[in-house]
Amino acid sequence: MTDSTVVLDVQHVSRTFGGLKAVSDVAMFIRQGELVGLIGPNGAGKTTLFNLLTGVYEPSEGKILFNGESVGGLKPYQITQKGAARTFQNIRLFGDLSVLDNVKVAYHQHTKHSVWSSILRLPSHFKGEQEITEKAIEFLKIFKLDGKQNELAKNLPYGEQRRLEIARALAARPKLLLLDEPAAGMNPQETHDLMELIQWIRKEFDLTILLIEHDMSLVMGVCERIYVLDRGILIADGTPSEIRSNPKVIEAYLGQEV
Ligand SMILES: Nc1ncnc2c1ncn2[C@@H]1O[C@H](COP(=O)(O)OP(=O)(O)OP(=O)(O)O)[C@@H](O)[C@H]1O
Repeated sequence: MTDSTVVLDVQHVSRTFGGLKAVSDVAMFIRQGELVGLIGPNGAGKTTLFNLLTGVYEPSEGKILFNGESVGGLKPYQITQKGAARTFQNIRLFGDLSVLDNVKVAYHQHTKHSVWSSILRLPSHFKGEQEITEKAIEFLKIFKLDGKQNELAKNLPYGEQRRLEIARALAARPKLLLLDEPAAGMNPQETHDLMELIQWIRKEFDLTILLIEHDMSLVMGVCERIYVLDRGILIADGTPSEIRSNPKVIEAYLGQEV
């Protein structure tokens, strides 16, 4: 892929666990600003692919390029520093920290805040700290969580914890945002609102988004392009209407509504 607008370029990536090929020879790309869906039945390899893209696992074979640079073998924090942030299927907040501190922790990673100024408690430390707090509150406002900034993250209702996870990922100022089932456990109204919010933050923050989601109507409604995995193999890619009428996809989801 020589197209300079390609942010993520996955080249024939495989990952094996023992005898099982969880991801097999997957090739895909995402262009700057796209909102792309990744779907597939249970156990298809979606989360494994996310884990490969974010450095949790190393590919057994193949290459992953982020903005033209190979990120294979980098640790998750190094990939975050290169501009890719993610949320998890199983929410991973700091439950015993406040809502505000959860966002501040992520924001800290991206400020040039001198360690010495913090240790010596220089005025620049307090100024920096105040700026981070203000920025974090801005993110909380976007996700309608600013009224809950002092609550412990673990005490938030489930839907709000999911929103906080996205706020935190966004505070790391990513270029590429990977969302693993962001609407899981949400009711239909919360899901609808979340999807509108995802479309809005994409524009507002100039993001490129890859979204894993089980709710088909939701994926079909918001994504411009969709990749379909089944048993580790990429069986289709295309626009929502192409995917809806693709015989391989219908077969993979037999008995379910696509
Ligand atoms: N660390 C691991 N060790 C062994 N097998 C694994 C590991 N991680 C994933 N697998 C296996 O790889 C396959 C793909 O799993 P994965 O979780 O990526 O699928 P998925 O599409 O995200 O599924 P779901 O929609 O149920 O979350 C499954 O058979 C799973 O059991």
